[in-house]
Amino acid sequence: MPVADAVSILSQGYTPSIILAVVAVLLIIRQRLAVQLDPKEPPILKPKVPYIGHIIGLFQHHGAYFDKLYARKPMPIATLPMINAKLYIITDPVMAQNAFRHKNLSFDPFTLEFAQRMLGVSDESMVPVRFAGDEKNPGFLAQFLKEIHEAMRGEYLHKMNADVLNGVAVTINELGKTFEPESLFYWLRGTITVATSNALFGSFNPFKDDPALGDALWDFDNGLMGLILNLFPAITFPAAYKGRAKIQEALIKYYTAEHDLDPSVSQMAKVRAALFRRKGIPAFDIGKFELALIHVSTANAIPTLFWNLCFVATAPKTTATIRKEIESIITVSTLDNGKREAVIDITKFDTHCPVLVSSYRETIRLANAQLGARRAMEDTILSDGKNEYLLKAGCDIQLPAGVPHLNEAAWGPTASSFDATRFMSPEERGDSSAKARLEDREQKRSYFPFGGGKHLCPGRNFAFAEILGTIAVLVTGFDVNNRDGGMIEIPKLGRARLGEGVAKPTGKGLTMGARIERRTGWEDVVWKFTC
Ligand code: HEM
Repeated sequence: MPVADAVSILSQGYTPSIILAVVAVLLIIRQRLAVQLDPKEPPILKPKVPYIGHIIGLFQHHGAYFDKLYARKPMPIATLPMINAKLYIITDPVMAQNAFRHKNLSFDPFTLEFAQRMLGVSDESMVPVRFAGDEKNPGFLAQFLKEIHEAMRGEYLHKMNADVLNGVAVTINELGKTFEPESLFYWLRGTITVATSNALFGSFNPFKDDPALGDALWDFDNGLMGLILNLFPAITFPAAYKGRAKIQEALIKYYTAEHDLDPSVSQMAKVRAALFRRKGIPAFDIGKFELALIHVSTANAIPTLFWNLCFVATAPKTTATIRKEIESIITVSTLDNGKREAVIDITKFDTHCPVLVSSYRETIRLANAQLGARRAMEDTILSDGKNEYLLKAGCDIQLPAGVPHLNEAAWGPTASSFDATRFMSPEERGDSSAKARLEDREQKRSYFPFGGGKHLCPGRNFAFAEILGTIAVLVTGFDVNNRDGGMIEIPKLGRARLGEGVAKPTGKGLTMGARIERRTGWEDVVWKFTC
């Protein structure tokens, strides 16, 4: 049928004025939906499907969507239109660091919005938390940040490191000659969840004797985005919802009994609870808030440990080098019961174990794709030293670390593969030429797995000690193989989901078993750490 005939059939019964009205409405909708862009704002990166393409892309591909966008069109900074809103993304390392440090670009709105949805805290308890400060008093979040950063330094950090690693040692020392976990990931997850929660919550740690509570934490983690969306979460994300309730019930009992005042408790847990109390928040809501403490302390560290162990256990040369490095910081003595005690001095990791440390940083480079979030609180000019961009007040900014972490311009043609020695310093590699030092500087700039500015992860030094200490003992004291005794296969390392910083293994990777066997010469050894 000719087009003209089709149009006339379609318009039968309609007057031209109705058709004109429909067209006008469509144009108005289009104009309303079109993102208004100041010429000084970052250039627009259009989605393939108009208006909603970026939203679909993010929900479909999670963190990997930013890799896809960058592969399609590498842009240092861009505006993503989303229906009639816009999101800025920054992948240029210099601009990202400037964004992390900029006083107008804040993380606080996300803390406030997400805390309540994620943790289900009461409106009354959010009132003091929302206090932004005045001439006389600092805001709640500013005070909170200052106190938790101070609580993760010096003697407080040493205590936490010693507590977590001696907790790991308890589990390791109980292993027989051969131990075969059905899932390497779940075994590490259970062991580190208990050791970390002991280090945080001390002698009355509710996770200590209740493995179901550890499982509940990971159910919560698995459905975190669903809880944040908050659309009938009891029905839409029942496992996460129940997991949250179970842990919060245990933590409410803990804070009601004021177990956080016990001397065995970490300074980190103590100062947080003390501040909540000073602001009049009841134990009921402190228990709810502090689910965030155990979650943030385990969610990224445990998958990082898993990937680090997989990378090292599948590289015999790296394993051999790391064993030599660790052996140089172990002191062995004979105990009264005739057993030998091997003490690992973790304060020597940096000076004596360059490959171990480098393998950790390299694991993080590949596995960490955190999507640092900030909101522009005022119209703000951001610069990379050459170009300036306007970020409009109220717009959100995303700083996806995964893009610079895999950028060949910084890391060379092997950017997407694991190189255990990549993070050794030019001096450690025996090449301190100007070129090597320049490359090293460029790489350091392109690496921001722990965020930046005043929100730079306060747990990064604890994670360093916990992960490297666990790797050190497993690699030196044991052979880690698959259940048949052959080399394990590294599971597929994907990109983190929205709400995660580090990807967890999926599918077969989750259920990959292992054989952990005491090494010849180390069979009768009891492990310990000095921190
Ligand atoms: C490999 C492990 C870890 C990674 C990759 C990691 C990463 C991060 C990132 C990306 C942020 C947000 C920073 C920003 O937006 O600028 C963060 C914040 C935070 N992390 Fe970690 N983290 C790890 C381990 C830990 C541990 C073990 C703890 C506690 C013992 C911890 C406690 C925190 C806290 C309390 C915050 C919030 C800080 C704030 O709001 O300013 N993290 N972490």
